[in-house]
Amino acid sequence: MTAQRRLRVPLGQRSYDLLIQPYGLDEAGALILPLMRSRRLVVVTDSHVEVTPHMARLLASLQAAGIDARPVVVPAGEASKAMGVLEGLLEEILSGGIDRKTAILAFGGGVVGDLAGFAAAILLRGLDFFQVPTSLLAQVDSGAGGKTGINSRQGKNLIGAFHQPLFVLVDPTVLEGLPPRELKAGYAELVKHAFIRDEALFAWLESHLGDFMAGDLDVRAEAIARSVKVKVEIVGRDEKETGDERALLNFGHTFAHAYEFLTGYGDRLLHGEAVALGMAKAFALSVRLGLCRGQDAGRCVAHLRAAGLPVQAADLGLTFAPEAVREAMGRDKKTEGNRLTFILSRGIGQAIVDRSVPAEALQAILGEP
Ligand SMILES: NC(=O)c1ccc[n+]([C@@H]2O[C@H](COP(=O)([O-])OP(=O)(O)OC[C@H]3O[C@@H](n4cnc5c(N)ncnc54)[C@H](O)[C@@H]3O)[C@@H](O)[C@H]2O)c1
Ligand SMILES: O=C(O)C(=O)C[C@@H](O)[C@H](O)[C@H](O)COP(=O)(O)O
Ligand SMILES: [Zn+2]
Repeated sequence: MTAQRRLRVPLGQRSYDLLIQPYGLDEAGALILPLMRSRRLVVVTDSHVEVTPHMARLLASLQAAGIDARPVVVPAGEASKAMGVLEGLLEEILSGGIDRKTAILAFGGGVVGDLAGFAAAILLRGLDFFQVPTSLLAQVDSGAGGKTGINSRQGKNLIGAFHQPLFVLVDPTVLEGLPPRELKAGYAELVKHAFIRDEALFAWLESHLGDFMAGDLDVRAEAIARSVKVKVEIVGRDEKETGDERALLNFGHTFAHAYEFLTGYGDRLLHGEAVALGMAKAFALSVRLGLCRGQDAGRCVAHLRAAGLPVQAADLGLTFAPEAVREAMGRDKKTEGNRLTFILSRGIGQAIVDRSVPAEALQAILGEP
């Protein structure tokens, strides 16, 4: 029997719970009904998740609770975080008939969560929103925190809104059937939280990586809960990234978003893979600037490798021209004028924000493999 773990995202009147409960999916209806303002629910999912047994489990539990659930399906993949797909989604939801008490539930990975969450933020100027994340990445990261949105031709996640869910239900059993490449990509964001603020979690992950990857349910539930706890606490302190606190969650992302932009948001490079590459660069830059001991950085990069993640572009058969990466990084939301913002490391569990990285240091590490 695996225990449930409940976290609170502390946001005043908009506070909500995140429940990590193996087999909780089969109780989704009973869990969300008390939070709904009507029985009308639109379930947004993608074309891969739609055909998993988990979708049938979700719909059965909603039906058992007397919830009138209408599924809407978007194509799977990052390319769906685009204006055209958003427009189609909005029209389909509207044409099915909604009112201000209709809620939206995202059932999928980070793409579905970001897209459905943004739709919920803007439909009728704001509908209630629930997250039932199905990828590891979404369970440890995108399912909570309220960042929603889509990509622009100008850059990653440039169009969006903060729109918090009313409840997040994480069931690690739905990871069964998640493709191994996606599991590893999600692990990059999981361990990112340890790199940022939790050295003890990192040490625990080092000794539980094998069991985690092999599918041990207790280990997965524990790892997810401890990882997302780091995020939830940060979001509670800096919901809209107005200070430097929430920016820490962007560790590796100044590089990652540039790599995703340069590869065209396709299957060649998944978000979590880009984050792994970006975190390896952030560690390299931190060591170069004398902020972090090479030994600590080496331990973290070795762990990414052990998890089967890429740590240099060549691992995925990619090359990035330093100038192109530098140019793409200028489109990052953290950039102020011409000044790039990096999240760097002073050691495991000690991330910092740095807006004064010398151009030569950046040039040097972008030139490395
Ligand atoms: N809003 C945030 O705070 C936040 C945080 C991190 C990442 N993100 C965004 O999340 C996106 C990446 O999310 P992702 O890695 O989940 O990608 P994704 O949503 O594309 O899901 C990965 C793949 O796995 C499939 N899948 C999902 N769950 C499955 C399951 N249980 N069984 C079988 N297949 C399943 C999906 O159909 C998809 O093909 C990026 O766009 C990234 O920018 C947002
Ligand atoms: O929740 C956050 O804050 C994060 O930075 C989490 C990131 O993993 C995620 O990729 C997020 O979407 C990036 O946000 P952005 O504001 O840099 O687009
Ligand atoms: Zn991310």
